Amino acid sequence: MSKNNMPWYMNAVFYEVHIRAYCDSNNDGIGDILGLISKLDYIKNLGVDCIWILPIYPSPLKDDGYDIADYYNVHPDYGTLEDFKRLIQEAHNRGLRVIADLVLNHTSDQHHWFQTSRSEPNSKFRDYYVWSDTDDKYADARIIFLDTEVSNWTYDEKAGLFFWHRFYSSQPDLNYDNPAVVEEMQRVMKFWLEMGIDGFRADAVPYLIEREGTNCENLPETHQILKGFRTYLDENYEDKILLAEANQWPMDVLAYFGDGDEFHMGFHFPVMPRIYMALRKGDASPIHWIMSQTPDIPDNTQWCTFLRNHDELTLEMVTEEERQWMWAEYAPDPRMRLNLGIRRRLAPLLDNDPRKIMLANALLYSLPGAPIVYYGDEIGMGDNIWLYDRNGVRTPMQWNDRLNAGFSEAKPETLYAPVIDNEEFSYKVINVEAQEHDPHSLLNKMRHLIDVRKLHPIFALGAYEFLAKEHTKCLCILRTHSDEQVLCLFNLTNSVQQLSLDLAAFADRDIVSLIDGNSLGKIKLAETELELEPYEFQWLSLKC
Ligand SMILES: OC[C@H]1O[C@H](O[C@H]2O[C@H](CO)[C@@H](O)[C@H](O)[C@H]2O)[C@H](O)[C@@H](O)[C@@H]1O
Ligand SMILES: [Ca+2]
Repeated sequence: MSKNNMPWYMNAVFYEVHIRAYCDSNNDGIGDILGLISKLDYIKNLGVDCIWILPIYPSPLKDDGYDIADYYNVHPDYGTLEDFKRLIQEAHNRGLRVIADLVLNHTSDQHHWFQTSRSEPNSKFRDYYVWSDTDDKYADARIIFLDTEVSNWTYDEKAGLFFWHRFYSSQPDLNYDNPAVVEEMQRVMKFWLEMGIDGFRADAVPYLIEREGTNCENLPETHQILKGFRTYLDENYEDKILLAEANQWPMDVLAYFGDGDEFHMGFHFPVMPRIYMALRKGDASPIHWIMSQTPDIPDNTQWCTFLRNHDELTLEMVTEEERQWMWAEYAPDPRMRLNLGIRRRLAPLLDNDPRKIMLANALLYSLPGAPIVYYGDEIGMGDNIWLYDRNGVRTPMQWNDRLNAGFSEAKPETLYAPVIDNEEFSYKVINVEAQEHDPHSLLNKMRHLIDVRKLHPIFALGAYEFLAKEHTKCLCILRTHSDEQVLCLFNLTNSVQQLSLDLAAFADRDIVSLIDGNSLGKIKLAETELELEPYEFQWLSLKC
């Protein structure tokens, strides 16, 4: 519990870090755990509460670590288990928490469970995976990695059978109808929890169970298994969280919260593309609509919101028409498209315009939920669409304008990925060191925004209501928590907008900006007139 009796994750800000990309301590060209430890003070100064680290386990890295070959160790690129323990201690010493990915749905085909499963039909591992004589079962399940996979079944010569996989064919799905698999995963959870981590971001949870005649997503049996993991957590640990990665509509994510007995948190996927839509169209309607589709969730559970992450900007939760529009607007070069999404970072998507970047962040922070900042987006890093798969949004963190952006002292050609060095987004221009010294930098603005948001738990806990919905060029959100109100205003257009709001219910109160502390005067019984500059946002406290 936090100081005010609220579970810590309710008002947390998360920071997503890819250790490979963050800082290289031994100059082999690959970021590592000790490198991350050396940057914990930077992360602490950002004002976030919890670091989410991408998979660090031994892996052939066909899916950047989401293909796990051993759940009980650290990939040698990243360091050792001892390093990992130290990371947790050092983070905790600074008041930072750490959650890690729990990849439940599948393993790597290099995992010894799969190797034994395919070659020893009588071993207990045969039934750890989903095998079939034919490739025509579960035909209603969609293919997720559309650009590379042609089927969810792949024939395995050794086994003489087809195996089931929702992602790459190098990632066979585990068979959750087998209780032994559930026990294995509980052991995995225990191992990392005992190491001191504060919870898990549970990867790809909708796909655990397959049933004929369904799309094999969100099945009741899947929820039963997930509830079992939660029970295990609750019975053995305190203050640890489970965060669901279910790329689904909010009504379907609701089930992942259960009655407050499944996940503590769940990503809100579909609000994300609609923030980009609203900004490009200069129209708040997409946000109004998706929030009207967002149900209340149980007490002590929380949405987790984001603008970008390590994957493509997913367009799974939009209509076909909206997807085509998003691609046309935000991915004009076909190379920017991947599967059903867009492989670009926040700053390039938003024209490297600090007004739009800050507005998008402030808008995200004004909606219910606990936000995640994706590493590098706090300084407006660019991307490299020419790299394989999603690697273009996972390039080295830009610390300074010196060799390899300060990420590593290895020879540049030996880095796991080249640093961004194109004109507008070059590390020589966009880097932490330069922005540290500039009070008006994106980094310092982001720090301030995070500070203000955290100082006012109303953003995390308050009810929300949209005002002036007919004025679609602006988004107006009134947050309320007990007798406190904050008005969040966003001009989604490139022209000055006048807003006229009926705030008579708060007559005589002072309007004070939470961003700069300036007073805008007292609220009157008549309509309150406000003016917003192009892409300006305001967080206004209505003080009693
Ligand atoms: O472990 C396999 C994948 O799992 C996550 O995938 C999610 O991202 C996909 C887009 O790349 C998305 O379409 C899908 O609905 C999600 O489950 C993880 O974030 C990926 O990095 C990983 O490849
Ligand atoms: Ca290294």
